[in-house]
Amino acid sequence: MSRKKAGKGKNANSSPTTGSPTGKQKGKTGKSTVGTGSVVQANGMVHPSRPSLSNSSEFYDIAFKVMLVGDSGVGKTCLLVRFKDGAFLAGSFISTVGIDFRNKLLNIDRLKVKLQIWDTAGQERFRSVTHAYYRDCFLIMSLLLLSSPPQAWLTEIHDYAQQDVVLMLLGNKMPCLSVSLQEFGVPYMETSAKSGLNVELAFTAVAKELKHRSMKEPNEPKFKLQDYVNKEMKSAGCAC
Ligand SMILES: Nc1nc2c(ncn2[C@@H]2O[C@H](COP(=O)(O)OP(=O)(O)OP(=O)(O)O)[C@@H](O)[C@H]2O)c(=O)[nH]1
Ligand SMILES: [Mg+2]
Repeated sequence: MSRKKAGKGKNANSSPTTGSPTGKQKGKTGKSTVGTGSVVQANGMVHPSRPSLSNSSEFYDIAFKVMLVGDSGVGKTCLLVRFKDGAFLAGSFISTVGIDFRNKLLNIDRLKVKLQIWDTAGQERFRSVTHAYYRDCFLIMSLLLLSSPPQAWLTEIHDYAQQDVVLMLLGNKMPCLSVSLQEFGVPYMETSAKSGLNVELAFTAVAKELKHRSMKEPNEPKFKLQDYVNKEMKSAGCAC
């Protein structure tokens, strides 16, 4: 399989059509081209079109766009920084302005999977910017504090995202409250950007789901995101 080099994230406060950080341009086919000629399909999956130049970890086999949404202050930026850099952003809270992204490569079933993770601003005044990015995303991780129920975000995702978008609810900052998340009928888990609890697992699980969706062999059983997460948490001895 050909491999493409992963780029770096940078701030992007404009809508995808007015210049996304990936340098995307609309083509006649309804697909979009990214950077050095990769093709973005309507479902947000990126297929590299350039042959591998090296075995460097910067090269990937397949890429997906993932979006973090949720109220301001729930920990979206901290979760992404924890996943990308292994650090916790302690100190004063700096609210995200507009939208930003980071790339991260994961090894999934011997494939290099690039996640392009979009960190959105939770503040209401940036909502129209965020809406413009929903349709292009393959997976949405909605972060919650359980003091604010997720219905509003589920409605928003229903209104703006593709019908078959993968959705996962993350209860950040408040581990061990899975019972409350269970009732919404979508995969869920608890994370902590502060301690790092389940952060790697959350992103690995969604990368596996996306990889299975796009490359499933005919006789291969369907990947069950929630079952995988539960099993991994159990074997890691997670108290929840
Ligand atoms: N205790 C604890 N605090 C956290 C955790 N994650 C984030 N925080 C704190 O919560 C505050 C908000 O975190 P951010 O990641 O900036 O929140 P955000 O969701 O990106 O907010 P917006 O950019 O405004 O949408 C910061 O003060 C963080 O230090 C966590 O897992 N545990
Ligand atoms: Mg933020």
